[in-house]
Amino acid sequence: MRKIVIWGSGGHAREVNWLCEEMGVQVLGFLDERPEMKGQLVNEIPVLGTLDDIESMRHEVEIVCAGVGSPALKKRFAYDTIRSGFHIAAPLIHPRVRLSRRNIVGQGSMICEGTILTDNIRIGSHVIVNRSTNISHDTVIDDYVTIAPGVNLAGNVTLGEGAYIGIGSSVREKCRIGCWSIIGGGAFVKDDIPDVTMAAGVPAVVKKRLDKA
Ligand SMILES: CC(=O)SCCNC(=O)CCNC(=O)[C@H](O)C(C)(C)COP(=O)(O)OP(=O)(O)OC[C@H]1O[C@@H](n2cnc3c(N)ncnc32)[C@H](O)[C@@H]1OP(=O)(O)O
Repeated sequence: MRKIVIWGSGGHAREVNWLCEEMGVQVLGFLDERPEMKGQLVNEIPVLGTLDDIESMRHEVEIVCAGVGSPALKKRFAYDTIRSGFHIAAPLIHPRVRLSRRNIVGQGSMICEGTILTDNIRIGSHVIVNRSTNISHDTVIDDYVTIAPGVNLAGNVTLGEGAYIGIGSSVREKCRIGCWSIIGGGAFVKDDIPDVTMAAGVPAVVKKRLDKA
């Protein structure tokens, strides 16, 4: 049986735990860098500490780095996890997801309940596709992207590394969302959005440049 350890112990990590329950996959614990969290129980699952604390499990567990929504934090957890010699989890895909066999989903990514992915879609590593999302043909989603619940992506959309797509937003066909950019909840994106930029509204307009890639 697969044995999973999830980075994070907050709301999204608990939702990942529920996803694992729905899939019949065993979760051994959560990882959390805050010393005060070590030894606590979250939904009856122990917070184990950090990777150093689970050294002895290195060869038996799969680590989910996408137990947090922040793309930057996912990237840091993934680097630490790989550098420490742990295995990244195979994709977690809820049984009530519809996807064609011609789609590719990368390591450490998750696809939550009620999502539909049609044809020839490529999803990178450590991507979160949250509940009830529609992803259309030929879309490309790069590593560390987070898609909040209820997002609609039309055909041939590209989401650059680390993009965050806010709850209930939609992206028109052939648009590209730049790396580490954020789309506000409820937006309709009809033009390309540059890298490291926040855009929001209907139609979405650039609101500000962000500090960090
Ligand atoms: C299971 C879960 O819970 S998953 C989590 C789901 N949650 C989400 O998807 C959250 C989405 N987040 C948002 O929409 C946020 O508003 C963000 C991240 C886009 C912006 O947050 P901040 O950086 O704090 O933006 P800030 O408050 O500085 O706003 C900047 C401007 O954008 C506007 N703005 C911010 N968000 C939106 C939005 N969703 N739609 C329209 N305008 C927006 C603000 O009104 C402001 O406009 P102004 O400059 O004309 O006054």
